[in-house]
Amino acid sequence: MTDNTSLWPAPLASGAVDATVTVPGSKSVTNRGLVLAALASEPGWLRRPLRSRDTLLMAEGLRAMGVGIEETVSSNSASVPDAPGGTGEAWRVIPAGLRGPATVDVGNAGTVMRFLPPVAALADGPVHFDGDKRSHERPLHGVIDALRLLGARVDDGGRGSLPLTVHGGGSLTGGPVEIDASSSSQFVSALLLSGARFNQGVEVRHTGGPLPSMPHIRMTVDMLRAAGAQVDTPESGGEPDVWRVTAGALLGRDLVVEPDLSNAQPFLAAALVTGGRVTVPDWPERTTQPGDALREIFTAMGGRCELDERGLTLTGTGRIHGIDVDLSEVGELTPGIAAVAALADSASRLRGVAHLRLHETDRLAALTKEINGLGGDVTETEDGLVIRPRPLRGGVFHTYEDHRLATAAAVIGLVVEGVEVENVATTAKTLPDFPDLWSAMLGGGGSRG
Ligand SMILES: O=C(O)C1=C[C@@H](OP(=O)(O)O)[C@@H](O)[C@H](O)C1
Ligand SMILES: C=C(OP(=O)(O)O)C(=O)O
Repeated sequence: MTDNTSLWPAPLASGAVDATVTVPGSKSVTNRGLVLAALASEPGWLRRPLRSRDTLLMAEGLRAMGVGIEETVSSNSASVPDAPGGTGEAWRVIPAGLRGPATVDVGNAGTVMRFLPPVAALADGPVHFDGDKRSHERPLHGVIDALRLLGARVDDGGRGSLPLTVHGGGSLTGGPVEIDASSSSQFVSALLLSGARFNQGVEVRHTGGPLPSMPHIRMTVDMLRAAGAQVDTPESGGEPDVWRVTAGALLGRDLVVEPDLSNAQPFLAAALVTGGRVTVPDWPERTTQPGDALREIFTAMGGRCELDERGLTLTGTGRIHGIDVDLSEVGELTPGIAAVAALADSASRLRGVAHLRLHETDRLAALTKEINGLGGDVTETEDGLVIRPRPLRGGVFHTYEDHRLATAAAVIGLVVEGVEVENVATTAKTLPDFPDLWSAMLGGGGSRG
């Protein structure tokens, strides 16, 4: 059991940080890779997968439905080929007839609670889903309603949320469906990821307010295409807000998972707020990850970014500027940007992120309360935050079981003495090694060389 009340004294930087930090694999790529590999018609590999609470829950959920997932540390043996660039962890995924009865623990992973019910609809028996208390409050109606319209039987006790049981019938009719995905892009991704395995494929039409996190939908589409699926999108000449996946077999892939660019954020922010320099190796030249937007955002906030063969290097200039920015496409970056904004030389306005109220915690309320608790001046707006920097003081920063609240607090703690982060272990959701990576960055363990 995690001790939710333990306090981690956030280390104060003794000067400008100068480090190279190797960031583990992307949560979003790993969990899509697992689902697509499980639905493929042949075995596949995931190399350098993220090993964290969210991805282990995804693997366990798929295993519960009969999928084989072997976790190996690669060697030079022929049976476990090396990941490019050296040895590393590799997961072998062996698809199988999906089965029920099964039970899936979703924890508080949006990807697991949304991506797996459509997979379960293909199983040959009931699959029960439940998770952390917070998972009961996160929106799931888009997936539940869509699955019913596509031919599945879902028993959610009329709640429109977890816990629920999908009564898999071995196959799903599929076809066209309309959903309101304004509360989470993951509704769209979830239906598309399994759509190639529905008898009639799937056509998802979003009706409703603006759709958040578009890069994550592009990630879904790119990964489906790489697995051989035919996908029609608004960008490929289709109608706005309509995505179509044609029924067909998916290929087993050999996928190397990119570093998690959203988890790179606190380390890059460390360079920015201490006027130092941090390099993140293996930063992809092209990617659908929203974290790539940090190059632009942190440049506007005063950093200098250079992408070359060493990776992405962010150099702080000693000055941090406020920013007025719409973060609807990259909502998961908001806590880290808010932390930097609280230390800037001018006010910031973060817009387009009302849906963050339904993330791991109500992130807008939590950031407001905790930064203000250190003496800050943050106000919530209808769709975001206004942050007016003020001198901050030490104190306890509560994290509400939200990994990104914990890493945001660590960034503030670099330059504000006496910040204590409650339950830093909650970073295990996507970055279990965070405290060690952070100390290594500061202590020379992550230094250049
Ligand atoms: O599909 C994904 O991998 C994700 C989509 C986004 O969800 P929302 O659209 O619900 O914000 C993002 O915030 C989340 O961290 C990961
Ligand atoms: C919103 C997030 O996660 P989830 O996949 O649980 O939605 C996140 O990681 O910032």
